[in-house]
Amino acid sequence: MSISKALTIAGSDSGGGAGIQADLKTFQELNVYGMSAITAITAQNTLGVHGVFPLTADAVVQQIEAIGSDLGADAIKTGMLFNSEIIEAVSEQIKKFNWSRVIVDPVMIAKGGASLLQGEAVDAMKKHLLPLALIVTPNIPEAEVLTGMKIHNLDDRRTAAEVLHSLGVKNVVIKGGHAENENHLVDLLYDGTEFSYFSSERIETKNTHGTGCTFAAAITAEIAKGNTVYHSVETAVSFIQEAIKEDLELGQGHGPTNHWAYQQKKRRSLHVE
Ligand SMILES: Nc1ncnc2c1ncn2[C@@H]1O[C@H](COP(=O)(O)OP(=O)(O)OP(=O)(O)O)[C@@H](O)[C@H]1O
Ligand SMILES: Cc1ncc(CO)c(N)n1
Repeated sequence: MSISKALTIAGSDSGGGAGIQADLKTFQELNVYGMSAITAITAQNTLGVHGVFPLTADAVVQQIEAIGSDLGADAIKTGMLFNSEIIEAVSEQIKKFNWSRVIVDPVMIAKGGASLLQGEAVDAMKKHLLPLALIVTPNIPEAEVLTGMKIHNLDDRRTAAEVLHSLGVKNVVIKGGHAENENHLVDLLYDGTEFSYFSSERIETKNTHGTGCTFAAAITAEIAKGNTVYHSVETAVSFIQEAIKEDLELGQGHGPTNHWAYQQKKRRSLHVE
């Protein structure tokens, strides 16, 4: 049996809702074999990040080499990279293994405000990693940091997407979770020529821990299977919507989403027909 494989290069969330854990659960649910290279360990739960313990760039490189030299990967996702040494080392590995299906989730700040990327690392991300990316998936505050512009409306978001594209990223997805006063959330995709809009109803819940990681991981899984960028984003939007709708009500703070929900819904609809 041949199976598609995806590698996530990201931080560990001990609470299991974001980071490496969210990525591997999402890969599994979308029938993709998941592998990981951990960049940092966080002591984290639904209430916040209580400690951050970055690994050395060498430890990250050795994990990636172990995978690249043996199993290989059909798509790569990056999440929390923490500092410029790790970003540069990861970028070198991507070039070394000639990986072109690279999805960069430019993780910067956790929901409670803890920093997951040092300020000095933003330039390294723009210079070394973004030019290697097939897709970048910033939320609105991340897009503001990467472009240096303020984003107030959809017009600003389109401009920000064009600026990010000019840095060498082939496709830009600016997520709508942080847009205020909107009953509808719009995730915007720009491929360098056309804009596409994925609209969803805003779900009222405090359980949105790891939505960004899960969304980018779902895109990565679909890309690993050889799907188009448009199809992969479309599937990821459905995946995250079901995961938020059927939240698990775990923990005392911002709980995780439900990584089983998308497949459960698919199975239910097959049963009815
Ligand atoms: N309350 C909500 N209702 C419906 N969809 C949501 C909601 N919040 C986020 N989403 C969706 O979840 C995905 C992730 O968006 P968001 O902008 O929240 O990412 P993020 O800020 O990177 O997440 P994280 O908090 O994990 O860092 C997007 O597809 C977005 O539209
Ligand atoms: C390890 C890790 N990566 C990413 C995020 C962003 O949701 C988080 N909270 N923790």
